[in-house]
Amino acid sequence: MKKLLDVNHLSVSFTTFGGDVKAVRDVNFTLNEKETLAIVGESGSGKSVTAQSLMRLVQMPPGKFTDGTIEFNGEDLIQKSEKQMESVRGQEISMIFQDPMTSLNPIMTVGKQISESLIKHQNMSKKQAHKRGIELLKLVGLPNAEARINQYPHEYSGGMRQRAMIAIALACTPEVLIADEPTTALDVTIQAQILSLMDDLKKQMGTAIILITHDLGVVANSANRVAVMYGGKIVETGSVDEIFYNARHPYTWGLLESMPKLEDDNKELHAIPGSPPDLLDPPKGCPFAARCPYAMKVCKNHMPEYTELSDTQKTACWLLDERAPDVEPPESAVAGGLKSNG
Ligand SMILES: Nc1ncnc2c1ncn2[C@@H]1O[C@H](COP(=O)(O)OP(=O)(O)OP(=O)(O)O)[C@@H](O)[C@H]1O
Repeated sequence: MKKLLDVNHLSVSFTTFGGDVKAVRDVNFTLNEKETLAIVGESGSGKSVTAQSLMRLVQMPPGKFTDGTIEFNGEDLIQKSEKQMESVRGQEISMIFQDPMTSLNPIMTVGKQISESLIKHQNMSKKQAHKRGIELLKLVGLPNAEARINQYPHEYSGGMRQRAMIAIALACTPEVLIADEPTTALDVTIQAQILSLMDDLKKQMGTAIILITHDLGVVANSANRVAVMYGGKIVETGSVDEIFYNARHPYTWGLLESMPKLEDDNKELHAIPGSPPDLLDPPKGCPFAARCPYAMKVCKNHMPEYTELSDTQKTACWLLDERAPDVEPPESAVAGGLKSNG
């Protein structure tokens, strides 16, 4: 399998009056061609900053890369000039956001927004770009594409705007599509449609996808691999099956436990008690230690190394050290998510 992205030791901070916010701390992951990698974690865990770093969209300053490399097809994106990045963005790596209204231009027709990148990057004539625009809108399942192409974003429903944004993002058939909470603002039925659309497009166009979400429920049916982020770090990574059936990090257990289950419709959702670490002064040890029911003394003072549990699963937790006591995951954390998806 071809490795498209290879992220090593990525660290990103923001300079603020209170000091440096260490938003992304020594993050490592790879993305292979034609796969969907989900990056999952609570709000503030560093998912969006990681995603924006891949496109070099983090505003600098106040942001800065403090360490690491982002190799895309063997070249480090961090070293590229802004001009070089312009040809990567949209053409090779594209991004869609949670709220299409903030990234679609409200005073330009959807058609013009699709055509722009085709004319700029693919040297198409206006006429060719218009024709391709209609094809793309049809591809993303927009009804009446011939008429819709001449409309403005506000004339679309939320789900239609999300489809239009996907069409724009895919116009130049990028190798990687980064989707940052692409369905959070949509109702559940439309969410499912958009996720299945992304999956179809991945199969048809061969685009690899990075799906950023706080919702493990979205992951079960849409991703091949999962990276679980907490406090600016990836604490566990594995295949979807490994994460749902054999998670070994207590934070992943907490996420699995907090997923709604079919059988407990009326029960209150389990929430992980406590709050995420202060990234101005992140803990020396495991970022989850303060909230972890199994935390030992070592957890607070030393960050655990990754333990390789399989070719695909890696977990950073002191419980995997041979000197640690045996701890079984809570019952509701095992395959909890898959049950809820029927
Ligand atoms: N411009 C900025 N200045 C200071 N801190 C920032 C800035 N942008 C992000 N951060 C901080 O970086 C950390 C990670 O934020 P990020 O948006 O990546 O989290 P997230 O996991 O994507 O959460 P969400 O789902 O809420 O976006 C947070 O603590 C956030 O406050």
